[in-house]
Amino acid sequence: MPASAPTAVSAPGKVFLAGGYLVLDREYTALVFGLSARVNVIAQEIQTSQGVQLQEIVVASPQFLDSQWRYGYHLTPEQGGMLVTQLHVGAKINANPFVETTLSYVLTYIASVSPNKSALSLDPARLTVLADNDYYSQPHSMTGTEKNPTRFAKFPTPLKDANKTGLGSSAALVTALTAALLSHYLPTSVFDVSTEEGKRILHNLAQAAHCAAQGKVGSGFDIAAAVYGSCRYRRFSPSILKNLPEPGTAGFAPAVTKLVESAAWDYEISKEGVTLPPGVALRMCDVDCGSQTVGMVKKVLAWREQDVAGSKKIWDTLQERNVTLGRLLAEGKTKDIVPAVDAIRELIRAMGTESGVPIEPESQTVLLDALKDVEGVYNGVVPGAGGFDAVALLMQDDAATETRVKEYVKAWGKDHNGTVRLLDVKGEMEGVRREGLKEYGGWLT
Ligand SMILES: Nc1ncnc2c1ncn2[C@@H]1O[C@H](COP(=O)(O)OP(=O)(O)OP(=O)(O)O)[C@@H](O)[C@H]1O
Ligand SMILES: C[C@@](O)(CCOP(=O)(O)O)CC(=O)O
Repeated sequence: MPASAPTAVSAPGKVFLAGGYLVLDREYTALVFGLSARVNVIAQEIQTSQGVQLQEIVVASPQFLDSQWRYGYHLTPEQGGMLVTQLHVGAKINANPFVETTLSYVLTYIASVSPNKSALSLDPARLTVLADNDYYSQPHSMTGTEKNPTRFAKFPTPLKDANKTGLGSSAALVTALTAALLSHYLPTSVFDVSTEEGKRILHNLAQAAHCAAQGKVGSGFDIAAAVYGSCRYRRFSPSILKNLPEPGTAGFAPAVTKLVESAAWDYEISKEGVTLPPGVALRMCDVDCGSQTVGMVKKVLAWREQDVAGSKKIWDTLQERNVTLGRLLAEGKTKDIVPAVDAIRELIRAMGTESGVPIEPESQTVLLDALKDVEGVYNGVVPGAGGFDAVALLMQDDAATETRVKEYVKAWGKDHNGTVRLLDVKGEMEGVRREGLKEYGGWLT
């Protein structure tokens, strides 16, 4: 039988423009942007010689050294779903919990909903992961592809040693891998990523797998951005993920299938009015000028519990200011960006001072304020949980501004014993999507 055509899907990374921490509570929303940096996953059949039976799924990240993971899989008794076990490659075994957990969840779901029950022994497949370079901050060599010679770099390290820039690689990976598997194994009548129904299935399954793999339930904004792209996001109630059996244990298969279809998912995604004014770009800088603080989310939540009234006042006012910024951007009011973002940053710093957490640390305040004076830059924020490792900028979308910012941050890094680098990524509206294969020339085996 000839091999069916490979299936490629990509999902974007994320950046919070407004609403970090607040979004952990369903009372508040966040303004999240998808990014032009995408994780691509290409699914292909593995052709076996006649008479050879293989039950193997290979996931490979060929941009990195030694970054290939091989899994066997089989259906377990008592409806425990598809149990995935990693196979040794040589002497080493190098785990990738995000890949492994996603395979358990998604293969289990596929086995449950597949109209073709003989597919219960799923054919072997190879999944190739190609991530845009900005997800990682190592120096790299550009091997390139036919169509785009500077797209996927070769990094000189295994993935586990790669330095992440914090663009949400795990969420984009889990989303793209989930979508590629669903598209590869299921007919479009059951799963079609280009439809609203397909995105709902994908979101619910990817959200569950991502939470399980990271061992905690966050707000889920990163999976929301990977599926839907830029949006206003209200989180789901965490209780929906309670009491899910472990993969391979009794009842996992019906529980996952029921979870995907459940009417209890109460997240809200709105793309309406989420946009940037024409000529304005959302850009990111990777900052490497200090140490990362751990446990920030825990500390902020502890302060919230301890100062209920004071924290509520800050959160409510911040929510209003975040909504105002979203509205001003949608209305194209570029002149108002500077004061609107300043008003948000003021309260983020208040939150930091009150909770004792450097959400916008002093060094980032100085950097952001200095960048505001660079011609073409409106303002910027410390995105997400915050700290010392990144800033997001609203700036004019032209080459001259880009050059000025690049030069400015380079000099800034030198003066502050570190490195600050303007990444190539930009805020982008679109979420997950099917891709043609041209981009991947030279990477697929
Ligand atoms: N190219 C890739 N191929 C396979 N797995 C990947 C790839 N990139 C990331 N991953 C998976 O995602 C994990 C990194 O996820 P993690 O949540 O720590 O970072 P992140 O999502 O990039 O950053 P942040 O959550 O700060 O935005 C890796 O350990 C690996 O399991
Ligand atoms: C603090 C929080 O709101 C954002 C964390 O963002 P990031 O992973 O630091 O980009 C937590 C969450 O939303 O899960």
